[in-house]
Amino acid sequence: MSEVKTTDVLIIGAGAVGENVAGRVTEKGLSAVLVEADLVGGECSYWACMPSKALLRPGTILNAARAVAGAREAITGSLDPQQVLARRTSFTSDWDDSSQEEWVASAGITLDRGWATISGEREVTVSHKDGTKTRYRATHAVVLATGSTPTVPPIDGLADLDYWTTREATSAAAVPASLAVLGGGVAGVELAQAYSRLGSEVTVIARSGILGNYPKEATDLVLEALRAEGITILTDTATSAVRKKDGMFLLDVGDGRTVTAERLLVSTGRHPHTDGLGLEDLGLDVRKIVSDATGRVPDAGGWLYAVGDAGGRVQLTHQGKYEARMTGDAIAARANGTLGDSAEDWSPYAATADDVAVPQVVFTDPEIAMVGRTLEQARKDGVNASETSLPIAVGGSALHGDDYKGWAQIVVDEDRKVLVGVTFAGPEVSEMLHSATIAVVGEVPMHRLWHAVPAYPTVSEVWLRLLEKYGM
Ligand SMILES: Cc1cc2nc3c(=O)[nH]c(=O)nc-3n(C[C@H](O)[C@H](O)[C@H](O)COP(=O)(O)OP(=O)(O)OC[C@H]3O[C@@H](n4cnc5c(N)ncnc54)[C@H](O)[C@@H]3O)c2cc1C
Ligand SMILES: NC(=O)c1ccc[n+]([C@@H]2O[C@H](COP(=O)([O-])OP(=O)(O)OC[C@H]3O[C@@H](n4cnc5c(N)ncnc54)[C@H](O)[C@@H]3O)[C@@H](O)[C@H]2O)c1
Repeated sequence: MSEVKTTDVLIIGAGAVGENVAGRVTEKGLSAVLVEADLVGGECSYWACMPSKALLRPGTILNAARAVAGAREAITGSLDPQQVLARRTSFTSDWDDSSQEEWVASAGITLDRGWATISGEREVTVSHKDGTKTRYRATHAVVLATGSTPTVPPIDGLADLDYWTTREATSAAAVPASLAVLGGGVAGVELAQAYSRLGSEVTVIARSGILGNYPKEATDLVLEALRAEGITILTDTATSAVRKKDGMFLLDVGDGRTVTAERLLVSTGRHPHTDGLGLEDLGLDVRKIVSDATGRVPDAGGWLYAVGDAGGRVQLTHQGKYEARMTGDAIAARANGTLGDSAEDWSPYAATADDVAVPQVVFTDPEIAMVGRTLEQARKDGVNASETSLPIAVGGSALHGDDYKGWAQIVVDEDRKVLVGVTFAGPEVSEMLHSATIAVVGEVPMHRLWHAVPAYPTVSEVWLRLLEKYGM
């Protein structure tokens, strides 16, 4: 390792977020080096969003057909697990990233495959598998887009066992006869339903409730559906120890009970992947990094950025890619002197929606789709908030499925008379979410929203019912 290579921007991590930062700064005329130690495309493409949704979709569509008389009678078989796994595999391109590598090259980005560490101010060293190292100096910015890693609880015996994380669960070659899922967050609940529908006997062990960030009426619909399908869900249940006997996992839970399963999925949250990068040497507390709205890491000299899961703000692909667009543009604007230290809210350089308008979907069947704040979050933020909610029961929902069960809620800032949060729960409600996101981000006044007429007969007519109930 002798010469130091120079680039305008160096991005560590070629997940969806790192790729987008690199693409954005390159489009603005800056040079970019993208460093990746594993697959270009990151977690979402190979071990998270895409394969998990591919595992869920066949069960959802089959259930949707079963919900409609006339179609129901045509269904004489059940899911074919091998075909479902094969379709999942095709969505991951069989864990081959050559097409993503081609995109990186076509965008004019330099890819360096290796493990990056920060070796000084604006300086990054990449260690390659063949033992060689390359040193870079970034003129304008170093961007951490290193993602997140699973947070594994300190449960007696767990660390020594061959449990699944979401990586193994999304890439499995076979469906286990039984699966215990530790953690009732969105990853655990989605994968619990996917595997249950593929034939596993599934037990979810949740320390408190399930899907704790969503309104209870919405999570109750999901809980009811999962239990009706035969998934055992133990809520308010602590796990004290785990061991293996005769190839089976034995989990000591709650009141002296033991849960037995062929596989154990630990999905108890994730934390930013910021340790082991040399950040400690810059005096940064790696577990506490939260970037600002432009993606810049506070108190780090102005050249260090962290975005996506690594940025400590939101752990969702679409939001990380949004941050990437803002950060890429902010870096380019700072490089040409048109942006100073801070950026105005809602400007092209500030990821303001991270704070007030994050859309998120739980892709179970039924789904939960939520944007912005719940009533509790809004009130905690000091908003004079009201809520209006009702079951989804309109012509469109009745047509969508016999016995359609859904729930919807709007949260309104009563001082400004604008929406600050919307939640839908029910079969395939995710496709309605963007209408709510636009209303929240656009701060559309309630009196104007009254003129947004939902087409008949669609499930969207629930908007009309909500506004009527609100008092319009
Ligand atoms: C099971 C599951 C399902 C999910 N489903 C959804 C969903 O449906 N929708 C959604 O919006 N979000 C979903 N998410 C969240 C989503 O996967 C993440 O928010 C997203 O992948 C974050 O992207 P990222 O680019 O920040 O990080 P990553 O995709 O993790 O990319 C980081 C990259 O950095 C590389 N890297 C790290 N350190 C170094 C280093 N020192 N040197 C070189 N390379 C390095 C890694 O190898 C990796 O490729 C899901 C998550 C899980 C676990
Ligand atoms: N559809 C989607 O967009 C989607 C799907 C999956 C994951 N994700 C993202 O990935 C991230 C990780 O997902 P996740 O579900 O692992 O995290 P999470 O933080 O959403 O949920 C983790 C859950 O595990 C519980 N838990 C923690 N320790 C436990 C213990 N010892 N025993 C039992 N339960 C315990 C927590 O109380 C929490 O309910 C999330 O931030 C999420 O946004 C998104």
